[in-house]
Amino acid sequence: MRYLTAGESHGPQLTTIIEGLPAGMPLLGEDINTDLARRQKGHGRGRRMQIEKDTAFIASGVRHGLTLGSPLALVVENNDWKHWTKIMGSEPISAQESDEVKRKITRPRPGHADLNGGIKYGHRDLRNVLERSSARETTVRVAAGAVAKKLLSLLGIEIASHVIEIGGITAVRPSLPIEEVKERSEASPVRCLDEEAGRKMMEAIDTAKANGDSIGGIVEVIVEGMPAGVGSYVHYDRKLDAKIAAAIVSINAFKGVEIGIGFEAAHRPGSEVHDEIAWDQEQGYYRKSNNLGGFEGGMTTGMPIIVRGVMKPIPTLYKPLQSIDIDTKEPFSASIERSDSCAVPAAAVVAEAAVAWEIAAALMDQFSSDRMDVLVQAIESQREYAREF
Ligand SMILES: Cc1cc2nc3c(=O)[nH]c(=O)nc-3n(C[C@H](O)[C@H](O)[C@H](O)COP(=O)(O)O)c2cc1C
Ligand SMILES: C=C(O[C@@H]1CC(C(=O)O)=C[C@@H](OP(=O)(O)O)[C@H]1O)C(=O)O
Repeated sequence: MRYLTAGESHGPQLTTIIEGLPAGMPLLGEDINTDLARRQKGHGRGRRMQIEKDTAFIASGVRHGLTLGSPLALVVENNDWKHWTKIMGSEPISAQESDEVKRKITRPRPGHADLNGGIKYGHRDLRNVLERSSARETTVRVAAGAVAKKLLSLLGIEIASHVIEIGGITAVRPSLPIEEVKERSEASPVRCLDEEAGRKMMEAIDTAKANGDSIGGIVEVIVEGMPAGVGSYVHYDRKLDAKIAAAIVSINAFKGVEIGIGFEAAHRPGSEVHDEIAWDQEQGYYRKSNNLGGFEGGMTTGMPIIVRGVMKPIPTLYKPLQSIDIDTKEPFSASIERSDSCAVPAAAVVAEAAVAWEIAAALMDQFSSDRMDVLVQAIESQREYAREF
């Protein structure tokens, strides 16, 4: 199973094409739109989110609520496009029309793809870089992730996300059933399960914004119900934990990833890291703890998958950073019109989508099927087999 995305931040639309879904999977627009709306929320988002009302149009691959097995195309229109038709149009623009009409950019923003992207593709109008490097693209990543989540839920696999840190304020993570993690994170404007910490996070976002600054944080994704033995140890590029790590770091502004206790493993002796193996009739094999976050040897253990990702502070600041104009080579202070001051709560939804996609793709790799009913059977058999092994 694979997907591609296309679209510029201020272009007419964002598109994703998903290939390899089984036929006969129930899928409705609302399965996708719920997650698109979740991604738009969160304390600290900027004015663009008031313009957009992201909804997916299912352009192909579904008929009467069921997937066909053919490519699934999803389209999300940019409401902002109507203000950008001239600037972002695909028709050539006349030589008479000024760079101002094109809103040409020659001033790369620190922390963005602008300068490196200009050098790589030879764009001297850096708008050609930023339109695609923008995290607006995460809209359709979330749409693809929502489709993956639907597939997983039909296989008895649930996924949730929440925020565990913003701007140095850390939440106490209560041990909760996954349904409650979903409900409580949804009820919080910063997707935090710890109400007290959530309030402080909001204050920290407001303070950063008032100072013209931005803050980052840490999100956590939890997956329950995965059968054991998915992924592989035989090759670097078949290890499922490695694929998940790459998917997390591929999200705009994500700089690190942890699986299970992650970097904490460096401080503990082996006896306090490795999870002892046990077996009983009802559960089959299980681990007495889950420090390794559901993975050993690039494969699932059947325990919950725990993945964390760290997001750097948003790079566009109202307090301007210094940079160099690529035409004049003169220094300047970057000024901005609008930006998020913190997008960590929104990014939790993106991280959830990224993990859901990798897990669904790994299942489709290993239990490849053109039919949803056959896939359901295959996963059930794997669970039974792993229990009795
Ligand atoms: C959901 C989300 C929203 C974002 N919003 C903004 C924003 O409003 N302003 C900004 O400068 N960066 C924003 N970013 C981060 C930039 O897109 C990102 O830092 C930039 O593309 C450079 O990529 P890199 O940080 O991965 O190197 C956002 C990221 C995410 C995940
Ligand atoms: C549009 C989204 O996020 C955008 C991501 C982004 C960036 O530089 O990454 C910059 C801002 O865009 P604009 O310059 O249009 O205000 C954010 O609003 C979105 O999340 O849907």
